[in-house]
Amino acid sequence: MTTLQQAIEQVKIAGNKAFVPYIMAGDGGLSTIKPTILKLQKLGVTVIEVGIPFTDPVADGPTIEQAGERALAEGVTLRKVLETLAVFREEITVPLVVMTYFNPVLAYGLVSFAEACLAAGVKGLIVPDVPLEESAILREKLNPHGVDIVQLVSLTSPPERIARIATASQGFVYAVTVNGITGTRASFADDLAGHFARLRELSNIPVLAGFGISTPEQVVSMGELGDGVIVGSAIVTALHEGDFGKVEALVAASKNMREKSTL
Ligand SMILES: O=P(O)(O)OC[C@@H](O)[C@@H](O)c1c[nH]c2ccccc12
Repeated sequence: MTTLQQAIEQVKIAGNKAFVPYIMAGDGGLSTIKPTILKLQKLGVTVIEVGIPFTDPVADGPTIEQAGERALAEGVTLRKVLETLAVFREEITVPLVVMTYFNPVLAYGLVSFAEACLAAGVKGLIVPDVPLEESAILREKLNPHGVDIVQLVSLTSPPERIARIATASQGFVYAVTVNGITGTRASFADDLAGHFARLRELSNIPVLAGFGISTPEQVVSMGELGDGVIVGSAIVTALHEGDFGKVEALVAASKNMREKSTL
């Protein structure tokens, strides 16, 4: 079992749900990366998704896109983020998953990127614009350096494709809960429970729900569908506005949520 999967399984054993905050690395400057990660880690989050700013973030809604623009204006790059993480990696106890588009990885060079991930102690990678069919190259280069390649499953994927993604994903399966881009949503489709039940049956690794989750109530209701949640835009906004209380409330909602089926 990989470090990433283990971290989520431990939360499950304790009867809780995984909570994975997404941060835009360097929103506020490179120097914010360390204190932000250490603060989130202290709150007891399960994994941290570290987003890399990119000029053409096709999967991102306005909140994350604007955070990316702020970070780019600070001169933040994939290389600088990994170098920053490497400096304090001894203090990092929570597994980090880097989320980037493929272009910065290509520009870095796959081999150098894989080595930099290892040096930074990165445990997983999400590259939303690399489809399953093209993802073998990532696993081949990153797996030997201890980095899982996490795959996203969309609501519209046909069953046969869902099965292939669920089998190929490493660490956890990222189950996207809405159609479209990242960003907060007021409501979700009614048939999510069936989708998640099928997904969990097909997968041997944890299934986490992400996209559109922004309130403690949604952390609870979406958490119940699988093994936990990923929250991006709401965290990015709270951190940008200096409202750490909001972050605490979201994390708190993921704790002490016993599986209904085991009650
Ligand atoms: O912002 P939201 O709706 O809470 O969604 C999570 C998301 O931000 C984060 O996981 C993410 C940010 N950019 C992405 C691109 C693709 C997949 C996932 C992501």
